[in-house]
Amino acid sequence: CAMSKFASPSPKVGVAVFLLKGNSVLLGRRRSSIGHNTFALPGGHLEFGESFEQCASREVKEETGLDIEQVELLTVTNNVFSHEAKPVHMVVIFMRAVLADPDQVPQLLEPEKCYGWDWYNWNNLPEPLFGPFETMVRSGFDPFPAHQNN
Ligand SMILES: CC(C)CCOP(=O)(O)OP(=O)(O)O
Ligand SMILES: [Mg+2]
Ligand SMILES: [Mg+2]
Ligand SMILES: [Mg+2]
Repeated sequence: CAMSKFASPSPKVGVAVFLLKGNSVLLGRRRSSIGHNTFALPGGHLEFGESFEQCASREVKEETGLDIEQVELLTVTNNVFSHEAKPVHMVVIFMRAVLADPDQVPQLLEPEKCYGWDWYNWNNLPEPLFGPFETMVRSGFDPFPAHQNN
C-alpha cells in the first residue's frame, strides 16, 4: 500500500552510556536535531548485528576517543519525541562503564554533533538535560554501583 504521508517512522534503538569517574559522569551538550543544546550522555544508534556492549564502546570511542571497560546494562526506557521537527520514537538502552585508563581525557571528535565533553558531579548536573536522561534523573535513578557512597 502507498505509504501515507502521515505515517510515523518506526521506533529506533539508542544506546546511552553512564561513563562514571568518582562521583562524576561524562556529559556533552548536543548539537543535533534530537535534543539540540541539551546535556546528554555519550551514545548513539544501535547498528546491525551489534551487542549493546559493542555499541556502547563504539559510540563512546567515536564521540570522545575514550576506551571503556566493565560495560554493563542498567535499564531501558521508551521515549516518543513528538514535538521535534521530525517526530522520533526512541527506545533507549542505558549502559554503565568506567574508563579503561583513568587518566585518559575526552576529545571532541564530532564537533558538528556536540559542543564539548566534560565531567559533571552527579549532585550538581548542568541544565537543561536531554529528555530521556532528565526523566531518569527526575525519577531518582542512581547509576553508581551499590557499594559506592555518593
Ligand atoms: C540515546 C541517544 C544517545 C541516542 C541518540 O543518538 P545520537 O543522536 O547521539 O546518534 P549517533 O551518535 O549514532 O549519531
Ligand atoms: Mg555517535
Ligand atoms: Mg552512531
Ligand atoms: Mg551520539
